[in-house]
Amino acid sequence: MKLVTVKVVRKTKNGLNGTIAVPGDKSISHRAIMLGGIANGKTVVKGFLPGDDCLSTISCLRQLGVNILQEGDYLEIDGKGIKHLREPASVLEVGNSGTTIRLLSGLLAGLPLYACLQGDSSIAIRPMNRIVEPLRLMGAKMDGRQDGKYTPLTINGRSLQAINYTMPVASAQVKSAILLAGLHAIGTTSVTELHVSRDHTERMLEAFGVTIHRSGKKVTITGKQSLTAITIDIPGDISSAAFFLVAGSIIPNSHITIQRVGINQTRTGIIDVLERMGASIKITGKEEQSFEPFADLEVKFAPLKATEIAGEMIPRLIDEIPIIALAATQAEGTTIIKDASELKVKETNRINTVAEELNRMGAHIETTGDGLIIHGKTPLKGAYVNSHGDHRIGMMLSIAGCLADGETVIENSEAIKVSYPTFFEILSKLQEINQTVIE
Ligand SMILES: O=C(O)C1=C[C@@H](OP(=O)(O)O)[C@@H](O)[C@H](O)C1
Ligand SMILES: C=C(OP(=O)(O)O)C(=O)O
Repeated sequence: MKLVTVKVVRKTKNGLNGTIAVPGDKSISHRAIMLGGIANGKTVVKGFLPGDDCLSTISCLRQLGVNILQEGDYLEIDGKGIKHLREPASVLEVGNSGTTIRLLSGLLAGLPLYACLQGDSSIAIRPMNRIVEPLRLMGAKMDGRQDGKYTPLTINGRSLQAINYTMPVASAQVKSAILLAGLHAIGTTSVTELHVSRDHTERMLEAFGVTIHRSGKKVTITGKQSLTAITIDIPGDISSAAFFLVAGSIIPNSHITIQRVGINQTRTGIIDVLERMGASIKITGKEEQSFEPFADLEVKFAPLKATEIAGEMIPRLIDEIPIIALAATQAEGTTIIKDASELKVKETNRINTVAEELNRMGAHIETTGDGLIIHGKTPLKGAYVNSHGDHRIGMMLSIAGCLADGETVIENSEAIKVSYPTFFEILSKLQEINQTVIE
């Protein structure tokens, strides 16, 4: 019998107020485990995200023979070099995490071992051919259902050859899988992107001592390089902060400060778009640590106006589109989001789930082949809604519930643990006016 978790959220009359810190960046946390696992020496990680997705990555690396100590957001990874990864004795389970399965496949394809990778029912319908095709071009022996399109994936690792690859989709996961395969291939691999996507892999590889070259949308890496352990301090995840940036902007009387949020240029589309819509966001205390920039973000309620989001902007805010859609329901005018068909292959088809669930609450959203048309401004009313097992949809609906009249019941709320296990704790503390709630 499947247990269904339900969360009830009520309208927040006095706004959301306080100072918070969001958990560590999910993308950086995954990469820290993988690169630490193949480096030589002990990698220490602070500010790790102990969400379900990153815990899946830890458990896969442990199955590959890496000793990892995890205490909350602190990690010690005992790396012995890539040659010491051992063949896993059973299937590598990635849970709900696309990043884990795609990056790990790139890492393993060139090693002399056999591995089988699979995840949950959402992973089973997400496309894997986007990594299988380029990895096969490098000589990888990989397979999966429908000629490698879907999981379970099998890898019969062997020596790889470098390639020059132009990516048909804007995806940091595909770019990273190829770079990680290129790291131990023979020759020099280059990847050219459609639009610039998050560059955490490139930054972190350099910090571990790997030489890579970056020029515009092209990244080049020469194979057979080794990594030396480092200490990494991970900033807060801007994709998690996004829920409170929007909440603070659309819920009257709100004033929230979010400390130490990662503001890597490839991730800050949410700030640019909200500012364009009229949001009041102050960025202070900019610093850089462990090869990633971060800052404090202060947001206050402000009237918003509609905007258009398309093209190069999309990869800079791909995971924030559900919460941006909620912001757009509260903006004057019609917001158009296009060139975002990647949303169809996330944890859910986010074009459909955003429209279906917000329309249930009184929004007026149309779906298109590659995005959304959101007619604002519409009052929202409490409703019985569903995350569909998608953490970002669950959090977006919870913020919608704080704004909506009456009571909102969110079914399948447990999905939120994937990227933000303390989300409801922080949300309820922000509802107690003028509290300082740094966690
Ligand atoms: O590389 C990463 O860490 C991620 C890349 C993005 O996916 P795509 O590469 O599929 O766009 C993003 O949606 C995901 O949450 C994390
Ligand atoms: C798409 C996401 O993650 P992943 O692809 O790693 O499952 C996400 O976190 O929104």
